[in-house]
Amino acid sequence: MLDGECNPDRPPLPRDAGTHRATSVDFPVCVVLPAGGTGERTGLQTPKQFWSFLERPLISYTIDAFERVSWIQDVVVVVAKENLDQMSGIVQRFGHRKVRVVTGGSTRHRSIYNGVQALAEDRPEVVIIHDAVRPFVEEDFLSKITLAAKEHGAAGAIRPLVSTVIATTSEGFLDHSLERAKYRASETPQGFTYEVISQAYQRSSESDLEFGTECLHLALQHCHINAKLIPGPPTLWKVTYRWDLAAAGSIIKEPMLQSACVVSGDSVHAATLITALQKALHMKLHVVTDLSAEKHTFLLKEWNYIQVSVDVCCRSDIEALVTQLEVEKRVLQYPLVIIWLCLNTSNGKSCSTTEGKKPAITDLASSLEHKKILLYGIQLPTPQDSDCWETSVLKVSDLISVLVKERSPALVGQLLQA
Ligand SMILES: Nc1ccn([C@@H]2O[C@H](COP(=O)(O)OP(=O)(O)OP(=O)(O)O)[C@@H](O)[C@H]2O)c(=O)n1
Ligand SMILES: O=P(O)(O)OC[C@@H](O)[C@@H](O)[C@@H](O)CO
Repeated sequence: MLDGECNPDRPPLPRDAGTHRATSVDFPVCVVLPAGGTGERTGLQTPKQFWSFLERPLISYTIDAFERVSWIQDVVVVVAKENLDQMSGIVQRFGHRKVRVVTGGSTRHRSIYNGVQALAEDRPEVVIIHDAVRPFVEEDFLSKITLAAKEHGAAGAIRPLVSTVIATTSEGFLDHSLERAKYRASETPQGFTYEVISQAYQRSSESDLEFGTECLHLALQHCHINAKLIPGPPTLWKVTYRWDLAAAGSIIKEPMLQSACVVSGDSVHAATLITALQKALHMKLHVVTDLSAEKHTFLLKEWNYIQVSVDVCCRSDIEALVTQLEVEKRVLQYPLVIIWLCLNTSNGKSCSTTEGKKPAITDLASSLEHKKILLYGIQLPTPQDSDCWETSVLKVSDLISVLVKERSPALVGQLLQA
């Protein structure tokens, strides 16, 4: 019998606190992601795990959260038979390299059990079980759950209850209420030694598999293991209803709107404007003279760019930036924004030199839209040529914030005035 294996005739020995307590994950860990449900409570045809944000399905974000963790070996994704091809396509399209796809069952427990059995030939020390519709999971918390599972046999994430739990009579009246302070909501990730979770499922009844919702309970009932419970962050919540999808989309997009790469050129006017914008904008601005230098390539991962030009007709500035983005092979799942800031001195030729009847930006913007690049223009006078410079800067700041946040197709190719 393997260490930690369950023997219903003899509950496992109490785990000696003096045994070696791992402080880092230096043992094999695999993940089972149950994703075999239909998401009925969202009211949508598309199962919520396949609902896309920025043209990428929710489950791909969850898988990514685990693939970023170096000490996780395999991620077993469990999907309904009818979604096997779709899931394989997602693995290929988004380059998921740690994933194995297996067929789910009629209930969550049956799906998880299928996932656990898929690991039987190359047993990990610890199995993390995590709902595929909880995409916001961090390595630090995964480590806590994993180490606790190795030490105690099982571990689970908990969150405070936000509503009191009450028991009802068969006639639908209040029978009694539970003291909320004594109870917690059970979330995922959960962790188990392979022996515990495999034995717990092997000993489960059909009723357990059909009606149960709690893996920790199976470990207690069938292996006498009291899971270690670890308070987790609010972001562990499960996408269940349609409004959860809106919340998830907002959280996914948020980091993409918080910074921008500013290509300033070497103009003094541009430097003055950028200094003012750094004070006015609630965004992190990474300012470079140009993006050609090797050390700046990390900035080509940005989702927002501000190209500053002064006077001369600067279509080539934008085209040079787009070329560099294409060299980076940016798979644009999410529209990328370029804001062309055109500073005009009183005696200079306007950047917005019209070619025929339309400003130069309009044609350029049209040629970029199919690349998912949204080009917007803002024109403003230089500080010396404006007696309302501060007002112009605040106007530019407001326009940049709105253009980045809204990414409105209606304003693409427009030259806005500040
Ligand atoms: N037969 C099932 C049912 C559910 N799950 C998965 O278990 C997780 C949590 O379940 P839940 O939120 O209930 O998902 P659904 O069952 O899809 O939702 P609903 O109950 O609204 O249909 C989800 O990732 C879901 O895909 C699964 O793998 N196999
Ligand atoms: O019950 P549902 O199928 O909606 O979701 C599964 C949850 O119950 C489960 O993820 C946690 O409670 C942890 O067991």
